[in-house]
Amino acid sequence: MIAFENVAYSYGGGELLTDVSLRLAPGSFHFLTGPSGAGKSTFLKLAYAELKPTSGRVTLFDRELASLTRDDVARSRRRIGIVHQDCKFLDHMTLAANMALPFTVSDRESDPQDMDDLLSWVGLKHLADALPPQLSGGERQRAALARAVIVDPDVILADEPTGNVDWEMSLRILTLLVELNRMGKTILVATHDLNLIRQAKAQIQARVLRIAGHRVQLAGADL
Ligand SMILES: Nc1ncnc2c1ncn2[C@@H]1O[C@H](COP(=O)(O)OP(=O)(O)OP(=O)(O)O)[C@@H](O)[C@H]1O
Repeated sequence: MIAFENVAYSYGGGELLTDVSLRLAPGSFHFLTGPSGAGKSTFLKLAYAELKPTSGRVTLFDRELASLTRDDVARSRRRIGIVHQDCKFLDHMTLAANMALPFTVSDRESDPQDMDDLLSWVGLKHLADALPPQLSGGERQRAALARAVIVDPDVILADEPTGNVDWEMSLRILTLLVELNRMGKTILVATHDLNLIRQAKAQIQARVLRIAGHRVQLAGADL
């Protein structure tokens, strides 16, 4: 689905990420961990082509990023759902309208039944008409996840999707991610939370990537 070959990235100083080679296979579930500032968000940005590697190759859905036109990149990105760390919404629009935004911007109609089902799935149907500032942290995180999956992407990349929520809510969000994986979605979750990773590994086959010393390596089973 997404592959890195000898990828390096630098914001201008020294290399933040060096010689990264890995492949996210269809249907796989990966965690990405590492200390604050190690480059987790940067890695995700490379994976959804918001950033181009300084060297090396990123391949999205079997096509090398460098060979893609701007339209091709946009098409590939539509197959990737992103849950951003800061879950931004348009505060003057209802939750339901925010959810429908990916359809609005691409001039497509959203199916009201799909929208209802999706909001029920994340436990937010009763808040469909609420404005984003009225939502709690956990509700925002679940709304961000719903927004990422509404266009039925093949891959979901989530940046700290359980940041700023309590353990019970973290487990609820994890359950949603596990359900998505069981439906066949390829998932990558950046997180600091090793307890969350342990919990996930008890339920599914998840691999753990760790950023250390500017490299991304597969962690052993000793988490
Ligand atoms: N646009 C940018 N320009 C320059 N430096 C940047 C930029 N974005 C991030 N950095 C730097 O790159 C490093 C990695 O940042 P990144 O956000 O990828 O780390 P992270 O592992 O996701 O951190 P956290 O866990 O705190 O979210 C940090 O030192 C950060 O300051």
